[in-house]
Amino acid sequence: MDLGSHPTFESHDDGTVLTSAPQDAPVDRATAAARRVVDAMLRTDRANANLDRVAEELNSIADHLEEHAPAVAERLIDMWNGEGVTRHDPVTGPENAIAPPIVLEGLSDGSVRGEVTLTMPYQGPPGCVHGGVSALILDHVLGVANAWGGQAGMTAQLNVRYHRPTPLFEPLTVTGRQMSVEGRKINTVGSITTADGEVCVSVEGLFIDAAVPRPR
Ligand SMILES: CCCCCCCCCCCC(=O)SCCNC(=O)CCNC(=O)[C@H](O)C(C)(C)COP(=O)(O)OP(=O)(O)OC[C@H]1O[C@@H](n2cnc3c(N)ncnc32)[C@H](O)[C@@H]1OP(=O)(O)O
Repeated sequence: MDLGSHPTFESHDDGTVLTSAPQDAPVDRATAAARRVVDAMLRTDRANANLDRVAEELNSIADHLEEHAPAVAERLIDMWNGEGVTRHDPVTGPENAIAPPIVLEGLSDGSVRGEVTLTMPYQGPPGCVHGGVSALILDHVLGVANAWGGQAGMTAQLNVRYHRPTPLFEPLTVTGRQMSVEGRKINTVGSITTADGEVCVSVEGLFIDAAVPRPR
């Protein structure tokens, strides 16, 4: 996969931020507000008498955004214009309200690392992170670890082991590391651990180096 100018652990310093650094841009502020809305919607009293008005106001906001939306094909081109980091992905993207978003840094030992505290929108079992969310996060983190390692690819297999429930509302550490590259096959591992170092989820991924055409 063409990595463009994506930083690698051989070319960049320990602690290089590999995701889009938080910016004081209107789109970042609007997306952060949308994230708050998703979270607050899950927390608000189901009997909140103002929910009809909330629906009306949110639909009005959505109408406004859609009125100002270019064609999807144009947006896709725009999204893939930048080099190195993405701002729209569902794990680290500051422009994506679905993303927590996680900031990842590359370490000199070749691994990548980030911290995140997940809240209600990411719940699976009571008080715990949804297993699919953990897999989503780790798939992406392994993808970034591959780029930091110097050879990236598409996920062909992701084997996920859930060791213990992953708690919501507590700081979690997410890591990824490229272990080996054999031709087009890339083997990468990662984990989600609690602050006291207990492994909640570990993964082994097989990635295949494949050319994926960008929109333009
Ligand atoms: C820019 C900054 C970014 C910054 C970072 C961005 C992070 C983004 C991370 C997101 C990662 C994703 O979610 S990616 C999206 C999810 N993944 C996908 O959608 C992938 C869908 N699958 C595919 O497109 C394809 O199957 C590929 C590309 C994976 C492989 O197809 P291919 O290219 O035709 O390769 P193929 O010839 O079949 O296989 C090559 C070799 O790999 C083996 N192989 C292939 N698949 C498998 C498999 N599942 N399990 C075992 N082995 C396999 C084959 O046996 C063969 O071995 P041999 O005969 O050579 O020995």
